[in-house]
Parts: sequence; C-alpha cells; structure tokens
Amino acid sequence: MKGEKILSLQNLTMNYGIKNVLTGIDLDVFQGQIIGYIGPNGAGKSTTVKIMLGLIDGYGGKVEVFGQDIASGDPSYKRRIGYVPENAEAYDNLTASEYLIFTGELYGMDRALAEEKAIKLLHEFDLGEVIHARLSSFSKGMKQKVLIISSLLHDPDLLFLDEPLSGLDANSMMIIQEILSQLAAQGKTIFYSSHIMDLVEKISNRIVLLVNGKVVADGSFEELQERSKEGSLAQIFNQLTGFTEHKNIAERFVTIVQEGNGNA
Ligand SMILES: Nc1ncnc2c1ncn2[C@@H]1O[C@H](COP(=O)(O)OP(=O)(O)OP(=O)(O)O)[C@@H](O)[C@H]1O
Repeated sequence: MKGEKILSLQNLTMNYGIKNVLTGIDLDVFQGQIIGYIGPNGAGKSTTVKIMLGLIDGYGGKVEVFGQDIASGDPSYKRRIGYVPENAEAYDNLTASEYLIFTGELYGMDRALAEEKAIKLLHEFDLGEVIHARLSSFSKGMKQKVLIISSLLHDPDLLFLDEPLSGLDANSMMIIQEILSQLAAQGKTIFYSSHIMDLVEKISNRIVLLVNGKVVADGSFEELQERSKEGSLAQIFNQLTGFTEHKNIAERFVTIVQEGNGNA
C-alpha cells in the first residue's frame, strides 16, 4: 500500500542558457520511501533537489511538495523539510551550538527547545566536548555531523540529503544509515543523492537513475538487477550509463601524467 504522495515532479525541465540540464522529469514519491537519486556527475541531481527546495527558479513543468504547487508562493512547506547540502558554506565563526540554534530558529523552532535538542544530539554524535567550539576548528566529518543534526533538529517530514556521508568514518556511517531507516519506518520520506553505490544499494528502497537530465531507471534494487542482469549497483550504473571505458581512460590518464619524465 502506498502512503501519501509527498513529491510530484511533472515534466520538470531546466535550462541554463542554451544548456538543457533537466529534460523532462516525471516522478512521484510516496511517504516512507527512501529514494536513492543517482546519476553521473553533472546529470542534474543537485539541480532537481534545489528546485524542490525553492532555491532555483525558472524551471518548466510542475513541482508539488506535500500536495502543494511550490510556485503558489506559499513557502510554509519548507518548515517540514530538512536539507543536507553537498557543499555547505557552514558559518565557520559560529560555535556548533550557535549554528544549530540559528538554523533551528530559521525553521521556526523555539530557541530554548532548539538549544536543548542540539546539545543532546551533539552528545549522541560524540561532539559533547566541542559544543562551544567554533566550526572552523572542526574536521570535515565533525562538520558533516553538525549539518546532519541541523537538517533533523526540527523533526522534518521530508529530508533531502546530498552526499550526506561524505567525510564520515565507518562507525558514524552505520549510525546515520540506521537513523535513516528508523525515520523512514516512522513515515518520514528521504530523498538521498550519493555516488557511494554500495550505500545507496543498502539504504534505498527505491533507486532513481538520472542521465542527461532524464530518468532512465526507477525501481527497487532487485528490479534494477532483474532488468540489467548485473550484480552490484555500481555495475548496473556502469551498464545503464553506457560506460565501458574506465580502463582506457585510466591508461591514457596515467600516460599523460608520465609525459616528460622519461617514463612515457
Ligand atoms: N548556476 C549554474 N549555471 C550554469 N550551469 C549550471 C549551474 N548549476 C548547475 N549547472 C550545470 O547543470 C548541470 C547539472 O548540474 P548538477 O549540479 O545538478 O549535477 P549533479 O548531477 O548534481 O552532479 P554531481 O554528481 O557532480 O554533483 C551541470 O552541467 C552544471 O554545469
């Protein structure tokens, strides 16, 4: 049984000048789904997510979030969304708790509640010692944990994650994977973009493959396997994106690297 329709993209297009980045995406996402949104570099994944978040204008087609057309001008749907951006310009001069209180308030949270939850969540991620340290002193993985907390602090119904595990160690990755499964089991919807294929394979209950701004595959991992007769998601990805060239490209690359040093 399908839950409520949370996202609906209808013939979504986007051009940058003469470049057609999204060429007609149709996609319905239902409550509780964990969508792995994958595709080659430059396929248009971040562009799709930013359109749904209301960060990019000028698209064609229709985008509905929680059943509401986002072009209607009512931004209240954003309070029910959490977002982990690919490249967060985190506010490096703020401390972890200041940053989380700030973003919590942006989502309409009461300051005291934001602070209380932020401190508890930082402790859970082993950041209890650095609650009042500036983000500029944090490692990549520590910053990533703060971004993940900031996307969840207001208990959103829909979560957009752009390469959320980047920089995280194996133990932290396991925790995040488990958090995502538990959130989905409780009816939250997760839209997850990553290049780490074995994680996408494990975490998603539906995989959507974007190539050149169009959806070329959409189904569970088992359905994609059935269709392409390949074993792993990385192999399916290679096949469906028509890629067989990695050895040749690597050979040419190494040859060029060695040019001029007497080894070529
Ligand atoms: N502001 C912009 N102006 C012009 N072109 C842009 C802009 N933003 C993105 N593009 C182009 O749109 C295409 C899709 O970019 P996008 O960031 O959505 O890809 P992606 O699938 O998220 O890639 P990656 O896997 O590398 O993160 C790329 O060709 C990119 O150069």
